[in-house]
Amino acid sequence: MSANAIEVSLVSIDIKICGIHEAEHAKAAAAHGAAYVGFIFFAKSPRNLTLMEAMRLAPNLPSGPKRVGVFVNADIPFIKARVEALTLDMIQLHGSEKPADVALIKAETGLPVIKALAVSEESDIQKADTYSGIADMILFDAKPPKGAVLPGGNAVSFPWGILKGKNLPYPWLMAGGLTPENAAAAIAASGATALDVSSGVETEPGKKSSELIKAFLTAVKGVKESTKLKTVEIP
Ligand SMILES: O=C(O)c1ccccc1N[C@@H]1O[C@H](COP(=O)(O)O)[C@@H](O)[C@H]1O
Repeated sequence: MSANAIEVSLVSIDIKICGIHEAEHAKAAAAHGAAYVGFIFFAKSPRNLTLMEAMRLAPNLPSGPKRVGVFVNADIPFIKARVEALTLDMIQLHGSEKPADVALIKAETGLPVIKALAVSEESDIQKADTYSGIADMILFDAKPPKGAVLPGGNAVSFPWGILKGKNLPYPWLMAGGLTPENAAAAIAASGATALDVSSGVETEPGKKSSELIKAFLTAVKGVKESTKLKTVEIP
């Protein structure tokens, strides 16, 4: 390589650390390069953030990662109050919202929407087609186990390979049972360029760990560094 050349990484992997309840965990996510931090607004979740808690948390959040509010079949006033409380950048819909619901929530809030879809086999990926051009991103998450109370955040994986080589015509990210130990394998098996994690960076349901957040983001950084590189000559 000549003295005028630089190596440019061709890989960019965005990470969303979801289920943030404490400012210190958002700060750990920001410090180690997370692209998004997520906040759960679903009363049945151990990660649920009340409106009051959101208002207290807001001034202590770091700038940097985009703030994503996660909702499950919520109504517009409920969503709007939380958009305002946390100055959310994006909305994630993790219930049975139809394309028309996604369009309405986008129009009412003016924010981009991530639509989560539950998958367990290759044919489930087609469910995303009806949201294409409406949702800004599709989140492929594992189908919840039978009898689960939560539609997400169950620490369950799906076969990552069902996404490999699909060349999907919309931006997408992947969630479900990801951990610092399996993140690199998940990226290799699926070809994902964005991952979403919650349980895998907790010591128990709802208890985030700054060390595990760092470990997850460091593991992904390792993938980026090992998957370099294009050499670019600087004139
Ligand atoms: O995490 C929750 O409690 C939750 C509740 C309601 C809807 C979505 C929820 N989490 C989402 O689930 C995945 C992460 O799952 P995992 O714990 O890493 O397996 C992620 O998309 C969260 O936003």
